[in-house]
Amino acid sequence: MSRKKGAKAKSNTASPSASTPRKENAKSGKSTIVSSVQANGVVHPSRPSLSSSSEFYDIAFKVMLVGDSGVGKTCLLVRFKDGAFLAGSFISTVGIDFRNKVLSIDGVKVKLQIWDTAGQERFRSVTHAYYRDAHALLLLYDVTNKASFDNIQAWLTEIHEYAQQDVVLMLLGNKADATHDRVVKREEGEKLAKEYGVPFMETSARSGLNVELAFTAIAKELKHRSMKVDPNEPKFKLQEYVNKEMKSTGCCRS
Ligand SMILES: Nc1nc2c(ncn2[C@@H]2O[C@H](COP(=O)(O)OP(=O)(O)OP(=O)(O)O)[C@@H](O)[C@H]2O)c(=O)[nH]1
Ligand SMILES: [Mg+2]
Repeated sequence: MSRKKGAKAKSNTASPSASTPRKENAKSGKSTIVSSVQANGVVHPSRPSLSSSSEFYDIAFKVMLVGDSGVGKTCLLVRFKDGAFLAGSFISTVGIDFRNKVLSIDGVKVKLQIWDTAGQERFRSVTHAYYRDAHALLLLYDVTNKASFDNIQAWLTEIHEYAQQDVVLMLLGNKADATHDRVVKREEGEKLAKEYGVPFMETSARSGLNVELAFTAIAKELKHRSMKVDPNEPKFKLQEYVNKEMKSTGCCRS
């Protein structure tokens, strides 16, 4: 994340199409692996390829985190990638950056290249340029900040304008741990998501609540879409999967 003082910052000028195995192999000094990039930008290496963290993967997707400044996009990504919470003073992201993580989904190695955008208005034009390459978007609001919830509609308008029509979208109400400061009820989030036909769940970068599940659900949806060969195979239903997983872990309805 290109935080002003972030220790793990990479670059805020990286290209939106930097996720091809070819580039990363060059970075890690490995020989180039020939890959095919479909029209929708999904990378299918002809052989398993290496991610920058030296993990092999079969397919790669770009996921973007969007939402108002301060809703917890960077913290959510750090929690997912490193299993840690960035406590301390809030350092707003500058520009845009990404982190990679490879997940094993039903025996398939799915690499997510996750783009962390800056929520501040002044970086909006930078973010716009990246929408069209995104396969999935995680749209966040902060359950302790009503304005961030009210702005979801504007974010959806922007997404419709700049993102691909078939982009996988999920709405996340973050900071679900902050019980005392909560001003947006879970039911309100659910209602809004239903209105727009978007899957929804609450998360907490602080406690880790539903963080892994959010990214896994996205990866499953993307993998199903790109690898579905049998037309009789039932369609993957993201919201159903999420509800089932939350029930089975007895988890996560705050
Ligand atoms: N209680 C609580 N605080 C959180 C959570 N996630 C983030 N925060 C806090 O919220 C503040 C903003 O978090 P960031 O992740 O930097 O927010 P951001 O969305 O990346 O903001 P921009 O980079 O400006 O777009 C920080 O002070 C975090 O510690 C959470 O799940 N629970
Ligand atoms: Mg940030």
